[in-house]
Amino acid sequence: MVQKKEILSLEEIKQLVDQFYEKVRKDPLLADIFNRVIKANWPAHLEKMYRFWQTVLLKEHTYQGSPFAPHAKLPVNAKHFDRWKHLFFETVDENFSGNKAEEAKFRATKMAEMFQLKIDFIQQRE
Ligand code: HEM
Repeated sequence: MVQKKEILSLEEIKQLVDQFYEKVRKDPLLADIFNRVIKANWPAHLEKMYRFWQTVLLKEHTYQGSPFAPHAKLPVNAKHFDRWKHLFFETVDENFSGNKAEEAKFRATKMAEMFQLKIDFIQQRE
C-alpha cells in the first residue's frame, strides 16, 4: 500500500484546500451557495483559506479574521453541512494520513457544529 503524505507545510495545505474547493465547485448542493457570494473572487477565497488552515494546523498565524461572519446569513442547514463535511473528509483521506490529517477532520467537524448551531439560532429568530 502506498503511504499517504502527512500535512507538514503550506504546500500540503494548498493541495488540501485546492482539491476540496474543486469538489465544492462541482457539487450540486453547495456550488451555487458559494458562487453567489464569491462570484469571480475564487483566487482571493482560496488564498484566505490557505491562511486559515495554515493557522489552524501549522500554528503559523497568517490568518486574521472572523471565520463565522460570512456564514451568518447563508441559506444553509444540516444537509449542507453534512455535504461540506463529507467532501472535506473525502479530500483529506484521499490525500493525507497522520496526526494533522486527523486534526483537520476534527477541527472541521467542531467548526461546522458551531457554525450550524449559530445559524440555526439566527434562522429561528427571523
Ligand atoms: C455548508 C457549509 C459552508 C458553506 C456553504 C460556506 C460558505 C462560505 C462562503 C460563501 C464564504 C465567503 C467567501 C467570501 O466572502 O469570499 C465562506 C468563508 C469562509 N469559510 Fe465557509 N462555508 C461553510 C462551512 C465552513 C466550515 C465548516 C468552515 C471551517 C472549518 C468554514 C470556514 C470558512 C472561513 C475561515 C472563511 C473565511 C472567513 C473570512 O472572511 O475571514 N466554512 N464560507
